[in-house]
Amino acid sequence: MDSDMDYERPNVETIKCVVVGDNAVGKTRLICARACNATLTQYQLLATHVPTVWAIDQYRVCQEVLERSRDVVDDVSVSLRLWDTFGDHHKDRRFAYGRSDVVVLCFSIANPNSLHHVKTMWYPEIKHFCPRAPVILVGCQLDLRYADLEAVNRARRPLARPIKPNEILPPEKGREVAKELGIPYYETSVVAQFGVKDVFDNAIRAALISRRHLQFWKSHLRNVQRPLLQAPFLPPKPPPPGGGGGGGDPPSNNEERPAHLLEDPLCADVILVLQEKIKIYAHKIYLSTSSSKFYDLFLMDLSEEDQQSAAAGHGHVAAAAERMLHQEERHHGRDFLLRAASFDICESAEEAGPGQRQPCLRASTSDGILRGNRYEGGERGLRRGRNLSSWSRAFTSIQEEMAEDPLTYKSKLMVVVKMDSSIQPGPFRAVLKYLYTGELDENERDLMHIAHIAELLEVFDLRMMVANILNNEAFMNQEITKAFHVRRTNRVKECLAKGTFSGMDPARPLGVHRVWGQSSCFCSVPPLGFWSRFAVWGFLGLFFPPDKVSVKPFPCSPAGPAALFIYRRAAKGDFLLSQPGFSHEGDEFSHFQAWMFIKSYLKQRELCSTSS
Ligand SMILES: Nc1nc2c(ncn2[C@@H]2O[C@H](COP(=O)(O)OP(=O)(O)OP(=O)(O)O)[C@@H](O)[C@H]2O)c(=O)[nH]1
Repeated sequence: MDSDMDYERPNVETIKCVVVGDNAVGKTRLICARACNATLTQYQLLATHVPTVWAIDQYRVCQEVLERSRDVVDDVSVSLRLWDTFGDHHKDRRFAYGRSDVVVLCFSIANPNSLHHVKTMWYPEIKHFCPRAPVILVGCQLDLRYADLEAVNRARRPLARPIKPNEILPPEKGREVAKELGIPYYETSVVAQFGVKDVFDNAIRAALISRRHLQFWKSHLRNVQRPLLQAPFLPPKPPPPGGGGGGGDPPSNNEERPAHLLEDPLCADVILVLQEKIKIYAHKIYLSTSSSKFYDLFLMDLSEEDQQSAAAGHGHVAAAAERMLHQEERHHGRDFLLRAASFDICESAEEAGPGQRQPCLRASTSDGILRGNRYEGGERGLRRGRNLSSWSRAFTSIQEEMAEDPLTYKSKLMVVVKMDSSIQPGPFRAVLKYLYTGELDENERDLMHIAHIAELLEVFDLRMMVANILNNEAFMNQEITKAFHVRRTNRVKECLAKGTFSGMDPARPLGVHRVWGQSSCFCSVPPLGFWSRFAVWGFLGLFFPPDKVSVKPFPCSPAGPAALFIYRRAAKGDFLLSQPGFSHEGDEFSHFQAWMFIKSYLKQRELCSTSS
């Protein structure tokens, strides 16, 4: 592994950054956020604090950590090496301070003592061991300034020291100390994912400036700026008055509620099959942003199974194949017709009222979901699939299949996931509702079964919610729901940024774009020549101010006819999804709407960042 290669690369500046501060101020979490892109889980947030030190050898043993250490700041390629330390005042930190380029000195904005120790203990210690290293002051756990402290204290372990409102420090306190010491000041929150980049980019700047003084011949450092001022944190809006529950997350418009998407599966792209006959339509984006198991499942390479079975030869893979064959037989066997007929009965009888039976609970032509698979051969054998019994106890198989959309009745490519036979439909729906909304109804009947499914799917927060209800502590679930939304918001943003799950059909890639003005017009066209694009632009200019019109060619070659898409009602910052060859009717438009739901969800969470 190229662990220390960075030290030898001529134009890469390797920077040793030591992070110090009192116990439990958030040093390790801050480091993990930068080095491993880690966010705080509900458990870590509520668990009793155990002093930990992030091991420096991560740069040697973990390629991803090493890669994340590399960055470019003010045109300088750097490799940032973070050193965690113990917060215990009596520990010897000489080893960590040695040859450090910059020191990040942390305190917690919810602990005035930790700020006091910055002046009385930490700054003198730093100046003693590394007098030349620049220092950056960081106020951690910034989110606690805006949190409902009563709820936070209630949710923490009984022995944890409660956070008192009068202990929360305003930003001026930190700034005052920083000014007194003559060092820059930043605030961060790992929970709200704020300020982490600010701190380390500016720590790098401080280190590079100091290096420039000593190594004046290094001309590539000439553009390095002094540490910059931090943009203010925009706190989330308080819940609307009279809104009732403290969660404050469901979008106001009923149609935009994620739970609504489960009942009325607009643009579903997944079919979950229970007990071989019950089908539930769902959405990859919702499942995978709230459950890592589903995330891994949907990102799984479905074409891998061939190689695997070849490699494994016998054993469970063969058994799995045999099992698949049995399923096949059953699909083709005498009970096939019976089962096909039973979809309607089973679903509608179970849940839907007489009025709502129609769209989502209908049997679709994807009854052939396993008939058309590659185990059977033939021309539809191109569809990819995988047996999952050895991968997870929750799933039996996954497969791509042409199936009928439950709302538009059009045939389209869907992912069909067969769930383990121990999973019961009623509790499974409650689990799905949690995955869509982060909520669990206290009065849910079969809590034990819900807990069982949560365990199979490794949704441990839901498991905790069940335990809270059983212990008559359901009030604690509000906090879990809040953390669920923060976590999911981050995941949705990540998916939007990376384009994960943005396309349903790999043969027809989709594009996600951003709109920059009210009533502006955004238009995507297949790769046309310059004059054609100019004509389109001129045409649109008749209806919209010309400076608001943008015509962009698609990066992919279109499968369908030339098409242009005009979104009139998009607002600033909207993410739009467009695809070559679609009209405003049909399922792709629905897909577009689903992304609009997601976007409005982000907006509603007030965490929708301005960057796309
Ligand atoms: N609310 C909130 N809690 C945080 C944040 N960062 C860390 N914490 C919590 O603060 C506690 C301490 O975090 P650590 O990162 O382990 O603290 P540390 O400074 O490394 O502590 P020592 O290992 O004892 O030196 C943990 O319970 C974290 O969950 C944050 O940004 N917001």
